[in-house]
Amino acid sequence: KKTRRPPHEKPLPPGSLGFPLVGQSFGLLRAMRSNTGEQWLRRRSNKYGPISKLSLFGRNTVFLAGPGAHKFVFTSDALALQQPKSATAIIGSRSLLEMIGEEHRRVRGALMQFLKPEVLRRYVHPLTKGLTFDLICSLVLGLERGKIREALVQDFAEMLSGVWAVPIDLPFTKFGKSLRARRRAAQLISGIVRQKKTLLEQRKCSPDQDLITCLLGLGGDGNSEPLTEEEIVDNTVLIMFAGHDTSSTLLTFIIRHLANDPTNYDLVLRENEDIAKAKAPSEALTWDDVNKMKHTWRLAMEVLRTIPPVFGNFRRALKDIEYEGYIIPKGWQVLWASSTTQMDENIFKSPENFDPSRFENPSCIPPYSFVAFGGGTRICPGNEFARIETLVMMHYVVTRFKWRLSCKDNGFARIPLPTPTDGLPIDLEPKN
Ligand code: HEM
Repeated sequence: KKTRRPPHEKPLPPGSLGFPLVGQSFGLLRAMRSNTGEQWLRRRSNKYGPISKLSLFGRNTVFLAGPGAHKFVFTSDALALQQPKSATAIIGSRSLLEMIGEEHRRVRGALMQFLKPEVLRRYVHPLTKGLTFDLICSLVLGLERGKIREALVQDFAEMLSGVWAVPIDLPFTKFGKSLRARRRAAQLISGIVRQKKTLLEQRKCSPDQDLITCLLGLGGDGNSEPLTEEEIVDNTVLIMFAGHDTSSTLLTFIIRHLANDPTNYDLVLRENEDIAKAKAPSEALTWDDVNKMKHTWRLAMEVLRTIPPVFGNFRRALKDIEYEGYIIPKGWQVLWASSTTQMDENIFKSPENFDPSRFENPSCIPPYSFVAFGGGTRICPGNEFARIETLVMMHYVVTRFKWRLSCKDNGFARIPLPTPTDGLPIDLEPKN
């Protein structure tokens, strides 16, 4: 429906809203599945410029491209995070993603408290024990390997597959299956929250034991209310959700890249062998060791630049906003996408070339251009966690194994995270 605006007001951005309801959703989703989402967006900016309107997932949307746009999206108070309806139903309506202002700052503060480097230091050794889901399970729930953890792995995989799906809740739809998985996972987590609450009341565990005890200890001090059980469950689901698939995607694509890039493989191997040589065979890595892995992290950053796990995300305009000569009406959603700066040749020279040395001098990278972890008030609070788990994992992978890809198809689709077409089978051989 066309909105008439008074003549003195700025115009809406250029572009078409497409067909009612579906708009351009299928076009974008199809492009993401065939891994051409980036080109799809580039065609839009070539046609309409860096600000254009379209309709995605049933909502009027403004797509913004470039570092200035990223700065605006990441810092403006007039924008709230906007999740597709399917994602809110699956992650929960009381997670940090749904909060704004003071409430967002408070709950984010509690999560950051838990993810800060001093706390992470304690986990460098356990980090070596398992893969990302195991890690997040131990950290967030204090849950070791076993039946409950296995059930959760399945449920989270099913939940993820419905996050960017058409939100129709029927027994056979992707979304319906995801919602049922969400209910099972939430029930399991609620049980764990209640157990921990009792243990805390009996002083049999400490508030800084894991994320749940940390959230249970928040508020109730006269200044602020304690979090409700729903808020604790939804934020636990969020952290487990945001914290394992993103990192495992990064690790997957590092392993895929190193298999085909002997020069960078040798640099990474040498750096990690030097660290390993200075230690006894079973001695755990220290914080200092992790900070020595400079080339390994630059390589991971270049993987994050070229194949960002998070394609982009949405905001919602809380009021009419004037931006760069256009109006973004209240209630419209705003889309930002990492490729608009990370693959821009004016910012990253020859952006198609894989070159970790771009990150040797971070001050040469203009602000709001490398945005794999977002920016501003909602910058990923797990970025340090992701850095450490990636480096620790890569250290053991390169020093202890050799591998080569055993698949012909090296392609991937975005559903919505980058997913190798054949699951990326590799031949893995222990060294010595
Ligand atoms: C390579 C790994 C990761 C990548 C690429 C990544 C990327 C991102 C990005 C781009 C955002 C911002 C979204 C936006 O502004 O629209 C974000 C937010 C978030 N991430 Fe991560 N992330 C990673 C790992 C993690 C980990 C390990 C955790 C937790 C342990 C985590 C927890 C979160 C949370 C809770 C938010 C929401 C913050 C807020 O709204 O204030 N992420 N992440």
